[in-house]
Amino acid sequence: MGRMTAPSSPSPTSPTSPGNPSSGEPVRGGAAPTPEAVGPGSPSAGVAGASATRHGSDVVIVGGGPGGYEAALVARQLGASVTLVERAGLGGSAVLTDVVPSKTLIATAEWRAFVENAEELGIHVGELRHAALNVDLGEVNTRVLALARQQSRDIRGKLERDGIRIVDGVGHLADASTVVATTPDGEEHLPADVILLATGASPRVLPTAVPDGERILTWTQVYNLDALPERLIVVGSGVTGAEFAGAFGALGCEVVLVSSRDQVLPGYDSDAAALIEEVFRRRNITIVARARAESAVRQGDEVVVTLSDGRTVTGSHCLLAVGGVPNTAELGLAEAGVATSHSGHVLVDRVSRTTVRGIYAAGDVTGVMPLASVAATQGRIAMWHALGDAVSPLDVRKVPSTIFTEPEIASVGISEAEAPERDARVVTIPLARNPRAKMLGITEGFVKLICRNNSGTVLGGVIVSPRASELIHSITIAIANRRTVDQIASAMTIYPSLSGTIAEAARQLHSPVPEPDEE
Ligand SMILES: Cc1cc2nc3c(=O)[nH]c(=O)nc-3n(C[C@H](O)[C@H](O)[C@H](O)COP(=O)(O)OP(=O)(O)OC[C@H]3O[C@@H](n4cnc5c(N)ncnc54)[C@H](O)[C@@H]3O)c2cc1C
Ligand SMILES: NC(=O)c1ccc[n+]([C@@H]2O[C@H](COP(=O)([O-])OP(=O)(O)OC[C@H]3O[C@@H](n4cnc5c(N)ncnc54)[C@H](O)[C@@H]3O)[C@@H](O)[C@H]2O)c1
Repeated sequence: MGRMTAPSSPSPTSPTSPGNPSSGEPVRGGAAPTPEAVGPGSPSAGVAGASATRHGSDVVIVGGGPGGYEAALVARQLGASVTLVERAGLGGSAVLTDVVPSKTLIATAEWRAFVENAEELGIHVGELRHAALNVDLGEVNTRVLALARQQSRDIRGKLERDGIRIVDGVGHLADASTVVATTPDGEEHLPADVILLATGASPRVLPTAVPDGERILTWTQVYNLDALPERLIVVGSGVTGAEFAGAFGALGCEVVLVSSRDQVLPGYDSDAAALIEEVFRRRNITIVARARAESAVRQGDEVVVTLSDGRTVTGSHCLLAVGGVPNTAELGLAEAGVATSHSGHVLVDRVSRTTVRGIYAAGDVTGVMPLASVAATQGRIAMWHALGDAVSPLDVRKVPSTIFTEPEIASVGISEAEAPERDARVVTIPLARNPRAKMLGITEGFVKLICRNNSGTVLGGVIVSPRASELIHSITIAIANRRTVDQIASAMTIYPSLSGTIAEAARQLHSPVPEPDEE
């Protein structure tokens, strides 16, 4: 490569935030037990109970991402008068810059990979193959952004039809019961019985690698590109870095992934990460391991990334995927008395209460588990609790997540590394044995299932496979409902199907009834 690396190894992060299983049964908001805190820390003692009012309550929500807009819909359903303040667009970063655009780009990259792999199945596209596989990134990005904007408009339409008032402006807390919205027309004071903060997070920027939007980019800026980068340097090998490295590699780019750890995807299943590294290497993605980027600077049409040991990596573009920071600046948290953690996240408990009575928070601003699904759940829980409906506290052990690499990595529940301390056993079955996988030309991937030793209760699972995001649902249902491996095994699967391997894993985890003299 001639343009390279340096070691460093920060501590791994867990893909699942701390938190304990919920007590299970729903509780009434106004009479909620004191739920244990989740996320970066717990609120100080004395968190408020809810005002168990519904009709006539004034709810003001700051931020229109999944945390905010899903909460708005619930609050309206419960009869509250709802105002939502959003500074950019409905759907939030999830719809406009993060989830929707990245997953649409990845879906496009998948199509290219299908065509490329068709040869292995006996479909010869010959000369056409190379001509057909030219990616017009400008066209791809136009479609990606149009799709995101359409989804944002759809959400706005739904909220308006439901009678939610949308204020296009920047919100901040004036005090514990007033939000001020700054709009092009001036300031509007919005008194509230209940406030929800759902302001999300933004890409972290290194002062020595300032994005210029042209060649040094955050993940929100890649959709401005109108041609594929010749050589893309991706800094950071967390989920965002791995997804973009995989997608641009599959689109035909030369990619260099600068990874600060021994293995990509720190904190995730190590077998899955090893498999993805292998796939990346095959696809022209160079991984520079144990390397921390110190700076990224433009030199004409090139970007030079300097690593902490002094080596340099040169490319045509650099994508910074070094994590996010919560959007709390100028939100008036201190004025209202809302406590934050050292990382700046708003402290919440498992029903989304902050340290101030009547003020709730949901989504990435809380740092609990930065997923759109979790943001939406926290937002709904906040409104159910605040407006006196039945509510179950958030249980992060039941949250499934997927890394949209190719193949996808989906996981839920405890990890294999946690199995010994949880008195659990684990089985891993390669997908290559599965008849449907053979038909589909799938040669790698696996199903890993984890259950408690004595009872066989399902505690966790990892699936590495195309569409693992769909397959994980059966394991999530088992965990959410405390089902056993025998119960999974007893439900028939289609022959042939990839889900057959989940049933096989469950059968392998069956504990035979001990012989009488063994008891
Ligand atoms: C590249 C990438 C890919 C991802 N892919 C996935 C995925 O596949 N699946 C998944 O579940 N999660 C994914 N995530 C995580 C997901 O994007 C977040 O967890 C989710 O967006 C959090 O939702 P939210 O409502 O908390 O915040 P956001 O979606 O960030 O929305 C917050 C909104 O608040 C607005 N706002 C901020 N401050 C103010 C203010 N003062 N006044 C008014 N409005 C304000 C912002 O403009 C924004 O619209 C991904 C993240 C990234 C970075
Ligand atoms: N498919 C999905 O659901 C999806 C996709 C993307 C993001 N997300 C969510 O967003 C969260 C954040 O993910 P992320 O990947 O954006 O951030 P992250 O914080 O998880 O990862 C950033 C990585 O960059 C590394 N890093 C930091 N500074 C560096 C430097 N100078 N040089 C080299 N490496 C450096 C860190 O060590 C870390 O491994 C995830 O936990 C996930 O919940 C979800």
